[in-house]
Amino acid sequence: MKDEYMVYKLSESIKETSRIDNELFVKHNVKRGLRNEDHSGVLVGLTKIGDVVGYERQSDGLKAIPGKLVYRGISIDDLVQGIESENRFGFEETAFLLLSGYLPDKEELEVFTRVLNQAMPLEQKTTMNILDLEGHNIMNILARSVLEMYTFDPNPDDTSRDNLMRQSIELIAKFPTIIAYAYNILRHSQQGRSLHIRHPKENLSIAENFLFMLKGQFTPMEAKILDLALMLHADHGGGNNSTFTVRVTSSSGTDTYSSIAAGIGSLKGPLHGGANLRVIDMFHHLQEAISDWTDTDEIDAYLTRMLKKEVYNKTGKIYGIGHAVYTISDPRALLLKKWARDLAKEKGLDKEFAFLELIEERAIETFMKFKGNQVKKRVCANVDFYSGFVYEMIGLPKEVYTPLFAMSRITGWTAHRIEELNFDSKRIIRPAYKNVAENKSFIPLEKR
Ligand SMILES: CC(=O)SCCNC(=O)CCNC(=O)[C@H](O)C(C)(C)COP(=O)(O)OP(=O)(O)OC[C@H]1O[C@@H](n2cnc3c(N)ncnc32)[C@H](O)[C@@H]1OP(=O)(O)O
Ligand SMILES: O=C([O-])CC(=O)C(=O)O
Repeated sequence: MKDEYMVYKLSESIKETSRIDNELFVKHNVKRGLRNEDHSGVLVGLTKIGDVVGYERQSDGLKAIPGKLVYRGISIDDLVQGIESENRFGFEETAFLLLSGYLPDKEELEVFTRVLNQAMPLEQKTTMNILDLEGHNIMNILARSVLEMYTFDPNPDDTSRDNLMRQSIELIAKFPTIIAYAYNILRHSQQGRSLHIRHPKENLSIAENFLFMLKGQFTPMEAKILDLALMLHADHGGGNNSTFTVRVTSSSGTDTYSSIAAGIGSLKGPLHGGANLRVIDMFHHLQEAISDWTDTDEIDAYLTRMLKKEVYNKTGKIYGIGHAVYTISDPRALLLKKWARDLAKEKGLDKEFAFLELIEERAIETFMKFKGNQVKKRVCANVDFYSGFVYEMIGLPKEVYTPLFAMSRITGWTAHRIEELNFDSKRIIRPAYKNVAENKSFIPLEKR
C-alpha cells in the first residue's frame, strides 16, 4: 500500500466506525448540541455577566418574544442610546462594565481608558513574529499571537483574580494592534501593497486607534460606527460557543492564553462569528445570481435551492439567519440594520440595502416553509446579517470582519473566565458521552 493512501484508508474506515444512527440520540435522550427538544439550551451554569433572552417559558411551552440582550443588568439598547446621546466612545466603558459589574464614574473611565491605551503596543518580538507568520487567516494569526503572549508574561499561569484582571486588560488592549498589524502584513504580502506598521496613538479610543493602525486615515463617522459595533459584540452570556469554550478550558485550570486561543478557534467557525464573512460573501453571490433584486419569486426559488444544498456553497445554510436563543429578533441586528440603512442612504447604496433587506425577509419565510413541521422555532436575522454590509460601507477589508468580532468578544471571554475561576462552587466541566459501540476481542497481528 502506498503511504499517501493511508489517509484515505483511515478516513474511509471511520466513515463506518463512527456513524451513529439518529434514533440512538433519541433513545438515550442525548441533548444534541446541549439543546432541549424545544430548542432551548440545556442549563449548565449561572452567570451575572450577560443575559440573552429570546423566549419566555410558559406552562404550555416556550413563547417567542422579541430578543433582549443585557450586559450586567443594563440593556444593550439603553447602553448604546446612552453613549450615542452623550456623543462619546463606548467600547472602553462596555469593557469596564463587563469586567467590573458596574458603570465607571468619570475618573475610573479616564484611568481605565489610559491603562488600556498604554497596553496597546506589542512586544517588539511579537510584531516581528507577526511579520514572519505565514498564512492568510487573521483569526489563526491572532490565536498564535495570543499563545505567544504567554512567553512574555512574567506570571502566566497564576489564576488569582488580580492576575487574571491584569491579563484581561492586556488582551483587550493588544487585540486591535495584533489584528491591524496582521492585516497590513497580509495586504503587503498578498496584494503587494506598502507595509505600514503604525504605533497606537495616545488619546485615541480603541475604535479610532484600530482604524488609525489599519489604514492611517479615517473619518469620525467610521470610528463612531466601529465603536458601536464593538459595543454590540462584546458579550453574549456564558453559553455561546466561544465563551463556553473559554469557560470549559478555564475550568481545567489552564492558563489565560491557552483558554483565549481556544475561544478564538471557536469564534472563527462559520456557524458562529465566522458567519459575518459568509454573509457578505453570500450577499455578493446573490447579487450576481438573482437577475431581478425585487422579484420575490426568483429570490425564494434560489434560497430554496440553497437550503437543498444545490447552489452557493452547498452547505444548506443561509448565513446570518437563525440563532440558538433569539426567535423573533436579535436586538443587535435591529441596531445594525438601522445603521446600515442610514449609511446606505449616505453612500448611495439604497438599492443594495433594499436587496439585503428583502433577502432577510425572504430567507425567514423560505426557511419556515422549507422546514415545515420539522422545526417549530421561528428564525430571525442575527448579529452577523448586517454587520459585514456596515463594515464594507465604512471601508473595512473583509479579512478583519471576524477578527473584529474577536476584538470585541475578548471583553466577554475574559469576564467569563474570571467568573468561572471565582465561583465558590466551581468544578471542572465534564459532561458524559455514552459509548454505543460493540465490544471486541483483541486479535493477534498475524491473524488479522
Ligand atoms: C454570532 C453568532 O454566532 S450568531 C449565529 C451565526 N451563524 C449563522 O448565521 C449561520 C446560520 N445559522 C445557523 O446555522 C443556525 O441558525 C445557528 C447555528 C446559528 C443556530 O443553530 P441551532 O441552534 O441548531 O438553531 P435551531 O435550533 O433554531 O435550528 C433548527 C434547525 O434549523 C437549522 N437551521 C437553523 N438556521 C439555519 C440556517 N440559517 N440555514 C439553514 N438551516 C438552519 C438547524 O441546523 C437545525 O437543523 P436540525 O434540526 O436538522 O439540526
Ligand atoms: O449566542 C450565540 O449562540 C451566538 C453568539 O455568540 C452571538 O449571537 O453573539
